[in-house]
Amino acid sequence: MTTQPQRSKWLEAEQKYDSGVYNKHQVVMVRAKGAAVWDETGREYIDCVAGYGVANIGHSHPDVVKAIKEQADRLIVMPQTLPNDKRAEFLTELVGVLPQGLDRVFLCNSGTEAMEAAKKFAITGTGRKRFVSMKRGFSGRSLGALAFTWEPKYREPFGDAVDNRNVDFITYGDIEQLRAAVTDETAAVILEPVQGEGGVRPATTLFMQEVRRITREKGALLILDEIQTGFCRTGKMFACEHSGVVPDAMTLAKAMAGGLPVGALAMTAEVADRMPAGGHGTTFGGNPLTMAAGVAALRAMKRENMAEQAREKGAYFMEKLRAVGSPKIREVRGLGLMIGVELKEKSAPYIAALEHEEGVLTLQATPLVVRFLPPVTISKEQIDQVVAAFARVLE
Ligand SMILES: CC(=O)N[C@@H](CCCNCc1c(COP(=O)(O)O)cnc(C)c1O)C(=O)O
Repeated sequence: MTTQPQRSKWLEAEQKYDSGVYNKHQVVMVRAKGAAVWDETGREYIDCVAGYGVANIGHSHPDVVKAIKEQADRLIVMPQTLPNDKRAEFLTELVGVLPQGLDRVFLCNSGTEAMEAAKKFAITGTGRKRFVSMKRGFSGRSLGALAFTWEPKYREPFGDAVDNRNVDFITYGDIEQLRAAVTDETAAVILEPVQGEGGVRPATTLFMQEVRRITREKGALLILDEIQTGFCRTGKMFACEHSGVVPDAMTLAKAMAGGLPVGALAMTAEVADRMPAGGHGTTFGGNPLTMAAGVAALRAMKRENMAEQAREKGAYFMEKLRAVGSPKIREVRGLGLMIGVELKEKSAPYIAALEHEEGVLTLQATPLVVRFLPPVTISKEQIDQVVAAFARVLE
């Protein structure tokens, strides 16, 4: 007689007390290193979720762990009205890797906060209030960021509390719609260089360059949302480098501080200087602990050449996925190690099978797409294991 596995007391507590918004998987993850994660039973998984594209440099990167330990012993709490050495070091490192001209930064604690800051700095930066956003775009869950987010299921429960009357949505990639939508009332165009939640859809270089040209022509800002594409994910430090486009502002978060909660709006001095003093703020933004982790993370990305790793491994990963040759696969697409496999049927059962039968963690990006966002430090052997597992569940 098989004994029912004893229900985890951790799982029971989390399900009992959590808000209920999440579809909780029936596992309890307790440890991770690099691209490997272990649950409380000791089962190992290869992690192609990586916290939704946060653990780009690998779980518990030793440099980040060391930096957190040392900083925790020195100084954890210091608001941004009081300058701090680690924050200064992080800002210097970050501006050093950002596209030329993006040398002013509002530090915060998440992607949605970075988008909220982007909205406010764009309004004061231009004196305008209208925005152009993209169909299938995702900008975050707060009411302000939700106004830029296309998918109705995220917005409908909140009705007109999500005020997107000043937002025009256009088809991602459609230059004619873009030209018609951007006017002299447009404060900014918001777009992801690769749509993540929207199905892993890279923009064409032509579209990126046209957005840049048209926004400049109309006096509107170009704000690139690199919250998911940033920090080596797509084979460059930032995805905009693939097209050579330099925005007026860029929202950042996820992988920026090696796994600690972080967000930032990077922008030109022209945009920054038009925000009235005291016009925005955050208690935890720029805290020394996160900043220390961020310094270590950015240095590790450069020293271990992680952008090139993502480019090379991403090409390898997509080539192997295309070689699977399953009739259930419609398309393998992506950029670097931001990969989506669009199936001809719902992806959820295959994502579940990968987790339960194969010990591989993946995530959805719209109902038909299996998304792979592994740590950039994933090994070729682990990629081979993931592809073999994927081929088996598709049989
Ligand atoms: C399980 C869970 O909560 N998932 C998150 C996953 C969000 C992943 N994307 C975040 C994101 C955001 C929002 O970033 P944050 O607030 O979640 O840090 C903004 N812009 C882009 C392009 C992004 O990809 C969610 O469903 O809101």
